[in-house]
Amino acid sequence: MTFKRILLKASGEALMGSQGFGIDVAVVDRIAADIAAVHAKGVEISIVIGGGNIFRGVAVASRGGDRVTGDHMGMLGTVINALALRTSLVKLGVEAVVLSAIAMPELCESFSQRAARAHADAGRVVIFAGGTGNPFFTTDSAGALRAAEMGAEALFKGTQVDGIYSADPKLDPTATRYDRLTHSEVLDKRLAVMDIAAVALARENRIPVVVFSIHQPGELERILDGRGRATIVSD
Ligand SMILES: Nc1ncnc2c1ncn2[C@@H]1O[C@H](COP(=O)(O)OP(=O)(O)OP(=O)(O)O)[C@@H](O)[C@H]1O
Ligand SMILES: O=c1ccn([C@@H]2O[C@H](COP(=O)(O)O)[C@@H](O)[C@H]2O)c(=O)[nH]1
Repeated sequence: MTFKRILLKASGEALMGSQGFGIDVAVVDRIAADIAAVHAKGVEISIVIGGGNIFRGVAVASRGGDRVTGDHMGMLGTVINALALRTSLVKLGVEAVVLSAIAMPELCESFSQRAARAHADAGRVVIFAGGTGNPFFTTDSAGALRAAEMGAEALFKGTQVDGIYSADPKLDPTATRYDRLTHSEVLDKRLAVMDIAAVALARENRIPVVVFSIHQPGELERILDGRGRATIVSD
């Protein structure tokens, strides 16, 4: 797979390591090292960071709370993760910038497509925070959206599992893994590794989606070299 420009949707949940909540700095450092290795090879990589390690709006809604406020809390969580990831990248000597869909100028720059492209063209790793900036979405949708805006050749979803299965492998031990699928098959079979809006947006923009385990050190680079383990979704 010879991609020169990719968007990585990095799992927020992965950042908590074995702690059960929040940020394990050693895990963030390791993921940053994987990103740095790919960046060092000349691949343009930008990142949408999730927030599942901190807060998900549905958790509020399921307890009768206000979904919109819950989603705002979730998006704020992604900003915390983005700042942690930037810190780890900078420690490795990688120039990185956080652009947030929700303005908080004291902490980071605000998102605009033009600013994002300018940073990427200058060789910086761009980290997108705040999801899409809208409630009722997820960072998967933000991943597909930013991939389209950046002109990414592929959307890499680094998640808890090593690909897409016939059912959630965490719940169904008999689930079987796919090597390849089309976007339409993911939607028709209701394979819930990624939300429907994200897959539909990727399909509409003909962006392949590569689902892999973010827990495997070096996996991103191996996949780009054609040696890694992943499910590839393309038409
Ligand atoms: N058919 C399927 N194939 C693979 N995984 C599936 C499938 N259905 C459900 N899943 C589950 O989807 C999860 C990924 O969902 P999700 O995007 O919410 O988590 P994440 O990647 O950790 O992101 P974040 O923490 O940023 O929200 C996997 O960990 C897996 O358990
Ligand atoms: O565009 C978006 C993106 C995210 N949210 C909220 O943030 C949390 C965390 O994101 P994950 O994708 O689950 O990691 C999400 O559950 C939503 O509550 C949002 O509202 N809009």
